[in-house]
Amino acid sequence: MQHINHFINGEFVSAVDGKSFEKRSPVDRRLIAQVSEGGKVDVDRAVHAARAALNGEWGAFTMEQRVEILYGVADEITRRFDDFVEAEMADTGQPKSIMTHAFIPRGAANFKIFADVIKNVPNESFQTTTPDGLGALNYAIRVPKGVVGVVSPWNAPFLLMTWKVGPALACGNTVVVKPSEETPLTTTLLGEVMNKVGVPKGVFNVVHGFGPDSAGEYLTHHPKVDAITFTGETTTGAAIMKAASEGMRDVSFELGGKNAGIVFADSDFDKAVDGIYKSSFLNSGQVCLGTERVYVERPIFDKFVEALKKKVEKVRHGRPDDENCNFGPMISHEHQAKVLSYYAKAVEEGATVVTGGGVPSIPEELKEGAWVEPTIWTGLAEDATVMKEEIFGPCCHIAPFDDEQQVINWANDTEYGLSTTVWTRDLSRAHRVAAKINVGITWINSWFLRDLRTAFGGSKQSGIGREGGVHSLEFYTETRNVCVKL
Ligand SMILES: NC(=O)c1ccc[n+]([C@@H]2O[C@H](COP(=O)([O-])OP(=O)(O)OC[C@H]3O[C@@H](n4cnc5c(N)ncnc54)[C@H](O)[C@@H]3O)[C@@H](O)[C@H]2O)c1
Ligand SMILES: O=C/C=C/C=C(\O)C(=O)O
Repeated sequence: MQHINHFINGEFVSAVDGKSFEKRSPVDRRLIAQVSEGGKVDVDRAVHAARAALNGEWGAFTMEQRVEILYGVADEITRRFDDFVEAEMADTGQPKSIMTHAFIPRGAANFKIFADVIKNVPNESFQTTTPDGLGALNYAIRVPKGVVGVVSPWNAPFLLMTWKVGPALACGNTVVVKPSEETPLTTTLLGEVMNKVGVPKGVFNVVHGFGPDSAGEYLTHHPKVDAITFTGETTTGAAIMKAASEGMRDVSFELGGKNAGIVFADSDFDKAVDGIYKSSFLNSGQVCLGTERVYVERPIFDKFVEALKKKVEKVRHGRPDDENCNFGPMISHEHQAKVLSYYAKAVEEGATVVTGGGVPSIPEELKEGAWVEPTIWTGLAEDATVMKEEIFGPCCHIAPFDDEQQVINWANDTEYGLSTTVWTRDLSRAHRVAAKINVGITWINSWFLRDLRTAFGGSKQSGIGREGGVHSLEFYTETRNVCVKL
């Protein structure tokens, strides 16, 4: 069992009042770590360290120096790849292959890409005519926002935290991160990386704890935090937005989703089945971009349901480092209970359970884990609770459709607007449908294929703002215009 401390001003420190909480494995409930719990004083210390770093050595760094050191961070993450993989597996219990293929390499890439972006993106300038004919030159300079509060979730903890920390540091800010209480390990490990490569103390700080009445609330209410970037549930976003209104701090929010997958009869059938399988069940369905509502054109509906069922019934629950297993647990027992309550609700509302619907049979040594069965339903009405609310579990409902406009209306009939996948070989239709769906990201014949230069974010209640490429610079810098009369 390890002790996980805050990382403040370049040092690993316990909470000033000595408080801590338990981090238990979602796989078997084993105690993994005793984690320091941040109070007001810890958050205040971290924010002050971040402020001092801005006014100190880090603030004096040139852009080239920042770029170089962020490349160093990425390289050191890669050098310690196995440690990050182990830590993230311990935190989430998800299979090793997701860590090695996606989540940890993305963490390193999140530092490299924004080092490249800051180096290569020009600032705007305008030549302005004036009555005297001599004109004026307007040009923009970008300055860091200041101290950025980063509040991150548990589902892809390292990827989602670095997705914010990378651009924030590239732009010259300093950060205080409050990782999810469920996943404290990789964010803490990043502190070691920062020290190893010589990131000045106070640039990257971590305070552990919970949301309300804890480190999350204290950080987001702290008057010396200049901007807040948050990924998590929409309801939490609303609470943080209220906090940010004190002192008019800027926010960037990546929130929940209730994403549709649309499969046309002319799609490449096997690729569509495989794509929907991944988008609904990867990471045990705990992906904000995942698909919980699948619509399949009627001529291939029965065949599709059968093929997806067959695939889902092959999953093997087990430990993340067991090569014979490919399916992890829910992050916590609390989340397991939430997902199972939706499983019950679906039946209550008249769903046909195609497969799953409960807790899998599991070896004795894993009995204490937060396991649920991957589940497919059919037969629900569009207004059923399970069709409206984000479940964030390994489940999807499949409905047949007959008409393009009908399926677009269904896909859009949600308060969320994060992502969609469309499966078809008809290019005109693909573009037409993509333009009509109110989401931040539509994938055609793919899912979760990410180019980090593109705009990323949600419409409606799935988010505020866009991050990625130049869009991240918009949030993590303040643009100042200088007008020079010639
Ligand atoms: N749009 C995206 O890019 C994206 C990506 C990943 C996850 N998500 C969403 O995240 C959710 C799952 O993550 P989660 O359960 O960790 O979300 P969550 O909102 O419960 O928690 C996220 C973080 O906020 C903190 N927090 C909670 N209440 C707070 C408060 N009042 N003030 C300050 N901080 C507070 C938590 O401690 C945690 O660090 C899902 O809804 C999912 O869709 C969205
Ligand atoms: O679970 C959500 C995953 C979100 C992914 C990203 O934010 C990303 O790829 O940048």
